This record gives sequence, structure tokens and C-alpha cells, in this order.
Amino acid sequence: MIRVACLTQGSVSDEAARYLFSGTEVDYKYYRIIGDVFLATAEGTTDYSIIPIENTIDGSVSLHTDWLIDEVNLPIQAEWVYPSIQNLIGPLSELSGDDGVLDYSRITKVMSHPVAMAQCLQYLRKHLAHAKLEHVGSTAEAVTIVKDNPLSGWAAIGQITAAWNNGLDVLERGVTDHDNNFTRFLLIGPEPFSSRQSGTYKTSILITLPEDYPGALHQVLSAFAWRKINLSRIESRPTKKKLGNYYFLIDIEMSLDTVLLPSALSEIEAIGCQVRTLGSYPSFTYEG
Ligand SMILES: O=C(O)C(=O)C[C@]1(C(=O)O)C=C[C@@H](O)C=C1
Repeated sequence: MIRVACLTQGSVSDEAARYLFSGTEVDYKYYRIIGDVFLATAEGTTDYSIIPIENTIDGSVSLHTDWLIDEVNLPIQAEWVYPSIQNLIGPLSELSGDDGVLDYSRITKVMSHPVAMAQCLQYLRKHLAHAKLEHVGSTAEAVTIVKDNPLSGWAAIGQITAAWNNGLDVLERGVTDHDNNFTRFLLIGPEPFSSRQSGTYKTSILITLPEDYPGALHQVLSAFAWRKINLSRIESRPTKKKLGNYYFLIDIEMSLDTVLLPSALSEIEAIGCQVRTLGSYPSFTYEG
């Protein structure tokens, strides 16, 4: 059976993993913090890890990108998007007035994953500016902490299923600042993902530019441009070795098997850039 490492049961990551692997028998191993999700597969305890990497509202998850680049050497084997619908969760009987209606002033603290909370900042500012905000390892962890402390005036931002599973109320549904909020996930691990097929492939590479080479980034991009190779994302991350030194992370809408791509990468290496392939993998769109 496939072993999959994932953030706490009831997290968005958990729901997204079940969506990707629906119809496949999976042994899920849950971890409280993302570093342990990465390490589980790096150390061979699991076959794959589920990594949230980008969100519609909050953009790239820098911490997870840096883990992928610096801390483990596990290829990307699939990407997919999954809706990130956040809700305010807590014990309504403790957080409402005599009329049974939610009374925001009774909430003293809101807990969630930092990325989930970042998706709801306008809502929090409007209704809960008086409350303390606290970051925890996942939305699911926030919900269980609230369940364990029902008389404290605490609420969580998390998933409806986590509220139900913990006997809590959904105080307010859909509290993200924009609709159509999705998170892009990566499946990383040593073996290719074969449970589902996709017609769309991507390749992710990491480029280190040579020092003192004017126009190097321009030349990198032109190697793709004149071959009409489509890029879906380009992002820079610090090398952490010297202030001002950055890697460029590029997502290419093409499989590494396509003849044009290896020649573009060779051309980029020829100008003195280091190219590391982070994976060439199927991409799945969400079909509600
Ligand atoms: O806390 C969770 O539920 C997670 O799965 C983590 C995470 C993230 O790291 O981006 C995943 C997706 C959501 O956008 C918010 C939080």
C-alpha cells in the first residue's frame, strides 16, 4: 500500500491528498509540522509527501519552497490544485449571546495555520480586531486546540469536516477575503506517480546564474522564448549564502521528454548557469 505523509488529519492538505488519491488504497501518516512531512519521505518512512506550495490569495509558501530546494532532494511527481475554503469554527454556545447568535466580542483568540490566516486578514480585521491571533501547525490542529479548550473564548479558522469531527460549530462559512481561493499542492517522492493519468505535464527547474554576467537572466528567458516554450511561473528565492544572491525557480509547461526542452536547458548551461531539475510531472486541474 502507498504510504503518504501529510499534515494533520482534517487539514486542507489531508482533503487535497484524498482528492488526488481517490480510488487508490493509501496508508496516510499524519504529522503536526511541515518539516516532518518532508522528512518522512526523505528518511524512507513514507513513499510520498503532500506539500502545499502556492495559494491564490497568499502566493508562494516560501517556507515550503525553501524546504524543497535546500533541505530535501525529492523530485516533484505531481501537482494539482484544491479549493481552500476557510471557516470560523468554535463552540457556538460559549461564543453567542442569549439570543444564540454569534457574538464576536466573546472571541478572545483565533488560531490557524499562518497561510490560512493570511487568506482571511480582511475578515479578521473587520470582525475580530480585538482578538489575539495565533499561528499553529495546521488548520486541523487549530480546531482540535479549540475543542480541547471550549471555555476559553477561542475560535479556529479551518475546514468544515474538522469542525464536525470535533463536535464544534461552523460559526461563519467561507471567511476568505476572495472567492475562488485555491491551493496548489506538490506530491514529492522518489517514484513516479502512476495512480492517475493527465494530458498536461510540467517541468520545474532551479537556475543559479553565473556571477558577473550581464544579461544572464535575459539569456535564460530567451532560450525558452525563441523555442516558444511556455513558462507558467518564475520566482526568485535567496541562496542563503550571500546577501543579494538568488536562485530562479521556473515552472515550464512541458515534459522533459519533449525534445525542445533538453536543448534549451543545455543552452542555459552553456552560458555558465547551474540547472537543477526539480521534477517533470503530470499536472491535474480540479474538477469539483
Ligand atoms: O493548515 C492546513 O490545513 C494545511 O493543509 C496547510 C495549508 C498551507 O500550508 O498552505 C494548506 C492549504 C491552505 O491554503 C492553508 C494552509
